[in-house]
Amino acid sequence: MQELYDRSSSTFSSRPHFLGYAIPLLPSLLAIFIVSRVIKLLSGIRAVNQLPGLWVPLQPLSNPSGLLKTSWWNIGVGSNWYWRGRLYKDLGSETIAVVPFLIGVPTLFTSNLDVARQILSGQAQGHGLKERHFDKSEAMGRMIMKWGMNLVAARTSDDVWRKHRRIVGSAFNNQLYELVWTETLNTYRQMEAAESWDTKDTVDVPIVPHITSKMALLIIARCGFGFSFDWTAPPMGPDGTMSVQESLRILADSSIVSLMAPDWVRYLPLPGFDKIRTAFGQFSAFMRREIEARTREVRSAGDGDAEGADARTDAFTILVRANERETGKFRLDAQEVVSFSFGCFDAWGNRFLSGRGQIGNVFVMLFAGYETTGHTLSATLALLAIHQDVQDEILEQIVSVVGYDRDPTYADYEKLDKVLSAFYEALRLFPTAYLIMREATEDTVLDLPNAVGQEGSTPFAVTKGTSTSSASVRIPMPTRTALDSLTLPTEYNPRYHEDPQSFKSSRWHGTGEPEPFVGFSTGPRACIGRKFATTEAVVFLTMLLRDWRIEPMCRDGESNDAWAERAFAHPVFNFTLSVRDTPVRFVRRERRGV
Ligand code: HEM
Repeated sequence: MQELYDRSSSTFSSRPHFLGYAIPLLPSLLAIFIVSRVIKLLSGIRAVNQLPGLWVPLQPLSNPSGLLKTSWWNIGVGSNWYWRGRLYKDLGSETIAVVPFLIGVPTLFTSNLDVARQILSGQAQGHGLKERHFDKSEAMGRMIMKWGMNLVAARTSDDVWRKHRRIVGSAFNNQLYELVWTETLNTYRQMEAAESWDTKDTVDVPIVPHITSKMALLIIARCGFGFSFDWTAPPMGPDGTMSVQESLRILADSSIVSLMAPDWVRYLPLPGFDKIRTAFGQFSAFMRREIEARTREVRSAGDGDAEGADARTDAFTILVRANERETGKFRLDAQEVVSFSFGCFDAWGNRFLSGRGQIGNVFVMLFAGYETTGHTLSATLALLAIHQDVQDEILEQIVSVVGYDRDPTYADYEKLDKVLSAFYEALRLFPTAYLIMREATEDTVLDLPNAVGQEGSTPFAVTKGTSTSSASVRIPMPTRTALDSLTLPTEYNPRYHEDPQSFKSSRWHGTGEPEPFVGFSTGPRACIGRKFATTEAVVFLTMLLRDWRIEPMCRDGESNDAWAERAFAHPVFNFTLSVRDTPVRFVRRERRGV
């Protein structure tokens, strides 16, 4: 023992510990670190040409900033919401730069529609530039492509995206929207019967997404993929196994784990993760059977022209047919077709990639069409609950267009613009797809229009190499500058929307597809499912509002204002933005003039 002690102590005394070297170096290391961060900050400020903005430790929306709450030191994902009334006003600019000094690259936020359009079109305006200068961020794309190539992640400059968009675009046509109309109507009727609404005069809905998200999921499943899912399907089959429908719901609701987290995370012994694993297994097996059946169906139709009475009109089948007809360079190969739609198969139904395969597109389609539509419908119902006057106005239109004796038809869509306006206004206030991100792929310029009332002047100095014109400032954009979060600030900009914090659905009456609206984005990457979503919304809201008045379901002693605060003040920021689980009450309406 003594010997051991002596040995170790002699070793210790003859060789100083690592810390013995490091401690005296700490002040120097700290100084180097601080200098390097100051240099990073200064070069970031120079890179964005000293645009007004904020200096922050972490790049907004990146990891870890995006995972932490918005606060005085972390801009996070919620800043454009929480500071919506003052961020751009206080900084005196509609386009601002957020320059990080610890992690990340300088990022621009803009609330100006012209600037947003330049970015989303991919090109700076008015400079004769042919090349694409802004594109999807590679980092974001890598994250979404973890499970395979898909329409949302592909870069606009890639041929892959052009091919997918052309073929997929052909599936989004009137035939599909009519199907969406009919299926939403049928699903609404099923819901009414299943929840026994026909026997009640008031219906309490403590968690609105329980109906809106379920509706959105069923419509995507039926019209996007042609599955005959049912409102009443129990989560478990008679043999105790998870139903396919339930597995799809679980996968759609866990898209953060499925999309963002590394693979091993799903295997952690955390509550709920076993369900996600089971859902993967169940859904994959179902998809295998489904794809084989669909392959046989389309191929047995010869040239893919199955257009008889029984022909399917769901998006997937239409896309398969369109691709069969396509000749030349835009034709997708079998793997690409399947990858877009289901992603589970490495060849046209021939071989199945278990669990880990290219299943990203399932989630991308679901997440692009399911959460967005479900959340916007929830926001619409919640906002209507505290705006009885708007409900009355909409009801008047519904009764005059459809009346009480028949169901609305797809031909009524254009005439029900007040119904659609409520959905648009909810989407403006709560733009569920709030994370629109682009990156400058090479050094370029961006035209920044001067502030309102300051036409013809140049509000701030621009550095060497930057020229100005009477209407705008041209700002050089270095490669890899990030451009984020274009929907929220634009939708709240008083330049485009009078009294932007208020719910005024009348601002959209009779506007068709309104211009100053980026909720579905604009430019080549604008939402392909826009009409799909608005068709579903119009028929669902028409059916609901014709029979029911929506009211806030307040707690004992709670005022409507307090309810509204609870519902709207702190939305949930995940991949998509949503209002809280707002409880509402439906009260049966007296039929007018009946
Ligand atoms: C209220 C509902 C919806 C909203 C607010 C919405 C919003 C958006 C936005 C803002 C984008 C552009 C994203 C970007 O450029 O980064 C987008 C793209 C997309 N959306 Fe939607 N969407 C909705 C419903 C749907 C539906 C129902 C579907 C499909 C059935 C769908 C499928 C897609 C796809 C595939 C893309 C990618 C298009 C491309 O990059 O070429 N969306 N959506």
